Formats: sequence, C-alpha cells, structure tokens
Amino acid sequence: MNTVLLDIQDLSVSFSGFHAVSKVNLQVEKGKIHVIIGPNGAGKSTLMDLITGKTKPTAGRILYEGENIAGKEPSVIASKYRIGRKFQGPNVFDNMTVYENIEIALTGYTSIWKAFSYRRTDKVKAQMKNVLDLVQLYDQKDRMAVELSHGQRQWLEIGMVIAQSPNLIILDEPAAGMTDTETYKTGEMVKGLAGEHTLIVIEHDMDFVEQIADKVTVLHQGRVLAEGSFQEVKENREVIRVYLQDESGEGF
Ligand SMILES: Nc1ncnc2c1ncn2[C@@H]1O[C@H](COP(=O)(O)OP(=O)(O)OP(=O)(O)O)[C@@H](O)[C@H]1O
Repeated sequence: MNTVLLDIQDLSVSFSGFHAVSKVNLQVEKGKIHVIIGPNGAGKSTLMDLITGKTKPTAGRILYEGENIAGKEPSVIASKYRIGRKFQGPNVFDNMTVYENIEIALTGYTSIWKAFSYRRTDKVKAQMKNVLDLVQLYDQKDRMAVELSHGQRQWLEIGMVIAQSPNLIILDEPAAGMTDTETYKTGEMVKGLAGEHTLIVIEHDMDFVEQIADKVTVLHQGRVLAEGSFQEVKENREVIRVYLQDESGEGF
C-alpha cells in the first residue's frame, strides 16, 4: 500500500494578479521519487517555494502527514517537518574540506555554545561516514571543496542536505551542468536515497527523469497538465503539444 506523505490540495498563489500556481493538486508518496517537469515559467520553483514556506499561498492546503503546513515559517518547515531543499548550483563553503562542510550541516550548530560543546563522537563519525558513502565522496573527504569538480560539488551539497536528516528532500535540477556520466551517477545516487527518504525533483533532462522517476507531474502555466509514469506523460498528447511550443528547446 502506498502512503501519502505530502497531499497538496487546490494550492494557488498569485503575484499582483498573475497566477503563478493555480489550484494544484498533487500527492507525493512516502519513499518515492516524484519528478516535476514543465516548460520555463510553469511554476515549478514557485510550487517548491510554497512547500518550503518561502512563499505564502493565496489559497489551498499542503498536508504533511495530514497536518496543514501551508503558510508556516521556512525554519519550522525545515526543522519540525524535516523538509530539506537543495537549490540549483552548488552552495558550499569553498575553503573548508568536504568533511567539514558535511559536519557543519550534520551538527547544524546554531549557537556559539553548541559549537564549543561539539564533540566528534563515534556516533557523529558513523553518521558522517554514512553520508559520505551515500554521495560517494568518502575518498574525497579531506579535499577542499574549492578543488572539487562541478559534479562533486553538487554531490557535496546533496550530502549537506542528507546530513540534516530530512524526511522529504527537494532537489532543484540536481544534474544541471553535469556530464552524461555525472548525470547518470547522480541518478543512481538519488535512487539510493529513495525508500528511507521521499524526494521531489525538479528536472529538465528527460533521460535523467526516465532514470529516476516513480511518478511525473507536468506543470504548465501554473496548473497540473498531466501526471503518471514517465512513459505515460511522454505519450500524453497535451504534454507533447506544450513541449513542442516551448521555445527553450528542452523537452522530449
Ligand atoms: N515573486 C514573484 N513575483 C512575481 N512573479 C513571480 C514571482 N515568482 C515567480 N514569478 C513568476 O511566476 C511564474 C512561474 O515561475 P517559476 O520560477 O515558478 O517557474 P519554473 O517552472 O520554475 O521555471 P524555470 O524552469 O524557468 O525555472 C513565472 O512567470 C515567474 O516570472
């Protein structure tokens, strides 16, 4: 039986009368990889902003395990409901090692007192090893982040999100700018996170979507245009029409 972790109901937001997200209904199942696709300006990032609390909805509900989190503060959504997000483009501490970057995310020291009392206990070391293994950076752990390749920096940032023990992980175009080999490796990494974690991934690269998606939702002009398996949405006539019209040249 599939359990719904996130149940989005009639969610809308308008900016000065412009409907960026309009009556969106979407269910994200626990432990699955739910990919959101859609042409530029479809409302994908705005939908993620609504889930993470960065943007407040005009109407609708976001039920997280039955509790409405719509409109709550981003810090509450991150810490209480354990929703983590990795934005497009690496955002790491260049002059720290891979290990230190993940350690900061893991310990999340928010106060100087916590930093003083911090100890690298066996438990912390085991958690660190686990995260480094998941993002395949254990052998790079002593390198400075600035020395990493683009792909490795993205994986480091995924590691920093995982280190915060999220239930739901939102990844914003995790394979952007990667080589084909790096993209494939990222896909396998993301698949390895499913099960223990639930993932929402925004993506444009259709080979990558096919590799990872349990379910695909297609957004268009702020609305859900189609939903189903990769194969189902790929063959959907409305989806094909919208992508053919999309001037970005991306698509199937
Ligand atoms: N704060 C805001 N104020 C006004 N308009 C906004 C705001 N945020 C987003 N929009 C508009 O809402 C629409 C949806 O934008 P959004 O970034 O969510 O699309 P997207 O699907 O993520 O696109 P892309 O694939 O290009 O990143 C766009 O037309 C955008 O200009």
